Amino acid sequence: MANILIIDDEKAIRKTLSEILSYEGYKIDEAADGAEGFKMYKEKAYDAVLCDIKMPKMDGLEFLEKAKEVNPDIPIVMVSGHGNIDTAVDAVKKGAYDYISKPPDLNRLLITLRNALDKTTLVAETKTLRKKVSKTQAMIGESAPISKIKETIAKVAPTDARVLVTGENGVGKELVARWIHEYSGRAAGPMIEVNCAAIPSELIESELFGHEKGSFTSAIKQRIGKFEQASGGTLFLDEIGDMSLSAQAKVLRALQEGKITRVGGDKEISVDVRVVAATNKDLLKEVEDKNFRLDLYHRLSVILIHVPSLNERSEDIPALVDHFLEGVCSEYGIAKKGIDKDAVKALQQHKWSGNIRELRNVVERLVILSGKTITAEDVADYVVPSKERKQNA
Ligand SMILES: Nc1ncnc2c1ncn2[C@@H]1O[C@H](COP(=O)(O)OP(=O)(O)OP(=O)(O)O)[C@@H](O)[C@H]1O
Repeated sequence: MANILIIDDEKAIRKTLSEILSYEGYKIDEAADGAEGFKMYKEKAYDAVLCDIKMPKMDGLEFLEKAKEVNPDIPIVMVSGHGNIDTAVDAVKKGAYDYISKPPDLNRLLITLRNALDKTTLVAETKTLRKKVSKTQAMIGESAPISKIKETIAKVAPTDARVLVTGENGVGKELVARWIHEYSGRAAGPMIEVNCAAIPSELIESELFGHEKGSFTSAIKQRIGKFEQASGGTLFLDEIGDMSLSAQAKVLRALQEGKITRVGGDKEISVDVRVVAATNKDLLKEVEDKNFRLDLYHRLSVILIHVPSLNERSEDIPALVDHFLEGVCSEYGIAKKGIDKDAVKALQQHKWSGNIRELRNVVERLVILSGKTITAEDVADYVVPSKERKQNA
């Protein structure tokens, strides 16, 4: 059932609203002024807020402004007294969902709230759908290793088991992580990705766990970290082998206890997160070299999925070429080009770096430079790296 926050300095109004809404099955929290309400708003994911306008400490308009900064998607319904209908209208202009007058009319209150909650659901659904459409891609390949990976995903995804995905750059580790998320019971929740190699080590803790305002010089605003953002979903820790030892210690604690503390904060916050990690490093070697904690390795690697490089599954190349041909031609708005068998064979025999992006780039190059049908000659002309061609010449 939906969580509603009621902010009003008049205890009697709070009590009335709370009783009506609890009777309707909503879960209610109460705050006695804007400041207290804002504190609660930051700490819990509410589905809607009912907020009085005139209050001590922080009034309704100030609350609205601050709340919209933290999360603009949560509908806020203003509750206005006789004297401040104009302010209520003003609040709607500033992003409030709607307003109701005091004393609240029961029907109007329930209808407004129901509409507001429908909006929340709609926003959330659109977000996940948009993500699904743009992010879940096909995993092409019927080779033994890819078939085995798909089988493992089918078995593992519905559990909450942690998965460590290994393999060279660009072999499809992130794609495996996305599939795990999409086939899990968490698919309606978020999948949050952190590239541990791309974040400077002094910022990684704040990135993962968030920070309180003023906890360090550049922390001008409170920030929710990736662990909290991923709550109810999946946290994908890419390039985990590049994480600093001090961040590793904190991640370990988060995994052991299911709780995190924001940088500069002292409160423990529960998080419900499934972690999938990936690395192109040999983590056990990193453990030997004292760059990676063995206990964290064990926590992360309940299930191991190794994605082999393209050269070890060249039988998948024809299907991948066909897949990329279709994608590239449709991006260019042209009819799908053909490709000769010999051309496919030549691509299959090519020594690839392992990074699938290289194959896609080559297909794109061939689409641009070849005629209606891509031939083995085109492959010979356009695929051999320029360095080799110079040596051959
Ligand atoms: N089996 C596959 N079928 C279709 N596309 C694939 C397949 N594997 C990978 N790709 C595509 O290749 C690209 C690289 O894959 P991905 O980003 O998953 O690799 P990665 O191993 O996570 O890379 P990095 O090491 O750079 O993080 C992506 O565009 C992905 O969609």
